[in-house]
Amino acid sequence: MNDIAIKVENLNLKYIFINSMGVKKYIANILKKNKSRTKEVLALTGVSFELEKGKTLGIIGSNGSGKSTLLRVLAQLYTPDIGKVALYSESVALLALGTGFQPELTGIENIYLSGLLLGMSKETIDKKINEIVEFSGIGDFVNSPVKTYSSGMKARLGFSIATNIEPDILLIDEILGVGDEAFKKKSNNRIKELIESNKTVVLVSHSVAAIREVCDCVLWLHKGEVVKFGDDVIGITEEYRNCLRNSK
Ligand SMILES: Nc1ncnc2c1ncn2[C@@H]1O[C@H](COP(=O)(O)OP(=O)(O)OP(=O)(O)O)[C@@H](O)[C@H]1O
Repeated sequence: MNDIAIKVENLNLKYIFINSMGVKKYIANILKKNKSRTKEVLALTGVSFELEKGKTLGIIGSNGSGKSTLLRVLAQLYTPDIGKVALYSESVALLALGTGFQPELTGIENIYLSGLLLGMSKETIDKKINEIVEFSGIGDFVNSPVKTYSSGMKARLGFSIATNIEPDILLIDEILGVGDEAFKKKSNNRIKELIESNKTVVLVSHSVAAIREVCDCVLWLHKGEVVKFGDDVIGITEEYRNCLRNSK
């Protein structure tokens, strides 16, 4: 039996984008015969790790270190330039603010769409729909287009969908603090339930306390590279904290 849920080998990903610059700079560049307006950012370099089924991995790192990019590669939204990701599971869902909704569709329609995209049958979603709506606490808004929701409402519905449809692998991008105090408590409890169940969870967070509370292992990224990976959650997060303090 394969106990590995995620195997990542030598991931490399770079963003290439048009560098917006003022007319003066553009003309100066042309005069210098540098006509290129494209810019490259190496977001991930040589990232490798394995995660066992049922474990919770915390991803830490300072701003721009590649955490969200890595989650998007795991969610198969982005294709790496080099390297491989193998997911040994039936379904994977990414829970991140501002992703995954079709704004013109209602909350209900988005719930069905998300469930179907995760390979669930309509009958299974029918059984779960009441729980999803109730947990989200958005009430009658569920029948209105998502574009009319506040960002908090979108976050609550997204959280409720991703955690109730129970994908085998749940990827969570820095959303532990969404909603009001009551929803925060409810959502943190739900995450803990998932973590204690057999789900494989990958969690990006700037909160060392949250990582320590729920994670079995930790991956520390810096400028797209792995600094440390392992199950010494306290040790690695302490080193990370010291590094942040020293860089201030
Ligand atoms: N769509 C994009 N186009 C160009 N560059 C990008 C894009 N998204 C991210 N980047 C760059 O890639 C690098 C990694 O970004 P990423 O968002 O993965 O980091 P992060 O660790 O999640 O950051 P944060 O903690 O601030 O959310 C950064 O240098 C960022 O500026």
